[in-house]
Amino acid sequence: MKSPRRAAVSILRAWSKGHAYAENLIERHASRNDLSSADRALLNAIVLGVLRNLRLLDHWIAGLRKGKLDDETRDILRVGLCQLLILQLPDHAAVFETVELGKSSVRGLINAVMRRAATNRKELLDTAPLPPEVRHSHPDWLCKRWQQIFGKDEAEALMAFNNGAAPVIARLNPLVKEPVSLPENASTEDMPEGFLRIEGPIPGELLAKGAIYIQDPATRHSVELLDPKPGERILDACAAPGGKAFLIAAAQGSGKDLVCTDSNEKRLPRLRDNLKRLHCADAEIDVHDWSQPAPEKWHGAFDAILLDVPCSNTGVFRRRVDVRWRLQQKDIGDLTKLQRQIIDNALPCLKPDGRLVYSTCSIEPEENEDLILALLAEEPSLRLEKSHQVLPQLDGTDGAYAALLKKTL
Ligand SMILES: C[S@@+](CC[C@H](N)C(=O)[O-])C[C@H]1O[C@@H](n2cnc3c(N)ncnc32)[C@H](O)[C@@H]1O
Repeated sequence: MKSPRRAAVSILRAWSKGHAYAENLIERHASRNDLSSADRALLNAIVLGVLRNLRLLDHWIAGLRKGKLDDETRDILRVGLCQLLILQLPDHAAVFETVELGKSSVRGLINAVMRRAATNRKELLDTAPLPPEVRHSHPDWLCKRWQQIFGKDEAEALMAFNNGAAPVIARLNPLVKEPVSLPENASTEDMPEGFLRIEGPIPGELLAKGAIYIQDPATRHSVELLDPKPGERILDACAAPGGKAFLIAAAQGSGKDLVCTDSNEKRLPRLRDNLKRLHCADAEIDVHDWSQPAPEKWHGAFDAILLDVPCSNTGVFRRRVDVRWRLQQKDIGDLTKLQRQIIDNALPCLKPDGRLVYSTCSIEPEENEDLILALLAEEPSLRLEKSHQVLPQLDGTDGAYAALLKKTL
């Protein structure tokens, strides 16, 4: 079995070549190799630490070693410097274990860089003179965009927030009627009603019996705006993996009037499993791509529709640490077109007087309020009732946007 440090290098190599998310690569490795919880925690900390601080680590490497580096040696140095300077692990372990990761031809180089870093730790860690996009490791285009939208100080606060550790927060399942005894590592202090903060291991038993679901408080606004009532027929159009679907079912008392769809067939088994575990297996599940017109059977069929659309995820960079490196500026325009198509195809499915909640975990105006304003200008049958924007740098949770629209004609 590979050491967590060697596994971290393999995962970073695989990540740089493919399209898999870092979290999935870590999960796959940890379950295939049956890692101990300590090794798993170290692997997680190293891989996420490297991806959160990629630009800063490369800035340090460039200062410590002149000349070219092959990709694998660069990844080994990223893993080594992350342990030494980000995770602040003891020097001897970080240096020795990192040197061991290299082939014999590069061990001298790795040793020299790691020792230089240990000697110059204080100067390296003084990142104040660096530009914010390097200090907080974000792409130039995103840093510039956020500076224009939020101003320099808020953009910097947002990037710093994105690099902080993400707390584990769970939602209690209101469909579980019997009292749940909370483990000692769960606390409701400073949490919105129904949420728990969990420190350390996630209580597997509560998860398995569907008493809790891991979910950030920012997710609650869209379902609160939708305000599902018992007996209403409701569509959750982009439903997988089911985090909001179970809240709709909880508000209705069961899943029997809920239709959940998703375009990605591969995500449906997880949606099905989650709904079963969360006590709402009676919801209907269908595959449908909402960039295409809705089937006739759904026209005028729903009292309320939730569109929790695919988005840039810029509100959740703290949890999805590698998305910032995958996302391209042009993706925002492409996503906006898809989001609008999804709305246009879902609208005919509302009953007269029906409600539609549009939601994203993006903080980009084009995907949120700009899109809704453009929609309202073209659709006189819709009225904006309420909207809610959550910004990580101001609210201290994941970012999210939700707008409640009412059909009036
Ligand atoms: C933000 S996630 C939904 C999260 C879900 N509502 C929850 O709370 O767990 C967006 C979902 O939209 C799905 N999706 C993407 N494009 C779609 C489309 N054209 N039609 C329907 N679903 C789509 C994705 O597969 C993904 O599962």
